[in-house]
Amino acid sequence: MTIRFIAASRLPTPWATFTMHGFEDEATGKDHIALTLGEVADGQPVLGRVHSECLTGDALFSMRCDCGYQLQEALKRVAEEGRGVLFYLRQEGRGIGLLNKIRAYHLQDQGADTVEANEQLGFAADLRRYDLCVPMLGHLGIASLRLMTNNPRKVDALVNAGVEVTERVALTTGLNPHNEQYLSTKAGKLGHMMALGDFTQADDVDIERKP
Ligand SMILES: Nc1nc2c(ncn2[C@@H]2O[C@H](COP(=O)(O)OP(=O)(O)OP(=O)(O)O)[C@@H](O)[C@H]2O)c(=O)[nH]1
Ligand SMILES: [Zn+2]
Repeated sequence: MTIRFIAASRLPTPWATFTMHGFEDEATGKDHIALTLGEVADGQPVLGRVHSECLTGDALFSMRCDCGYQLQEALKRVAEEGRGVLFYLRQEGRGIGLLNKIRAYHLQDQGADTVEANEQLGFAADLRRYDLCVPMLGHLGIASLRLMTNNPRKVDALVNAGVEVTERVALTTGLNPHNEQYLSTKAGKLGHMMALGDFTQADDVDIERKP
């Protein structure tokens, strides 16, 4: 695995003006991004989110999952703290890609749950890798993370890759009638550390874009 830093720029958002760092994964040809805010290379644990691409949730306002809500909440929390990092990893559909995710959604429309749909298509439930964060963390000088996630496998994978995770911070937001079943399956079958009662409702999440 070779991750190469390409360029950095400002990225103004409704919550803060982040620095956007672009990386190329030479093995896969994928581009990955890290957004940072404040001084992250001072050796103190950094509030962070390792977010996997979900075009439908992150860009198209899908209510089938919680991705878009989590993305917005994570950026907001980093902004509130004035310091943090968000990795945006291009591993769409838990690693099966966008078109296979649409195939999986089609099976879910017919009654399969999110894990069964992957399996019916011949994929494992989750194909993602997190070791690519290691060179990006190194480039950014980040020593350790306070990680915003409900996913215990993500924490384990990062720790096994050599990343110090000093704390897990829950990120339960965006519950709505379209993703209730999906979130229950994540808790039941994928082991996510959350209960539906922990969630804030999607209605409470506003996307505001103010100059
Ligand atoms: N294959 C598949 N991928 C999905 C589905 N719904 C969301 N995804 C993808 O799942 C990834 C997000 O995974 P999640 O399990 O929601 O969250 P996580 O990032 O592992 O865990 P958190 O840190 O708690 O959010 C993104 O890559 C989405 O594109 C689905 O039904 N099938
Ligand atoms: Zn999603």
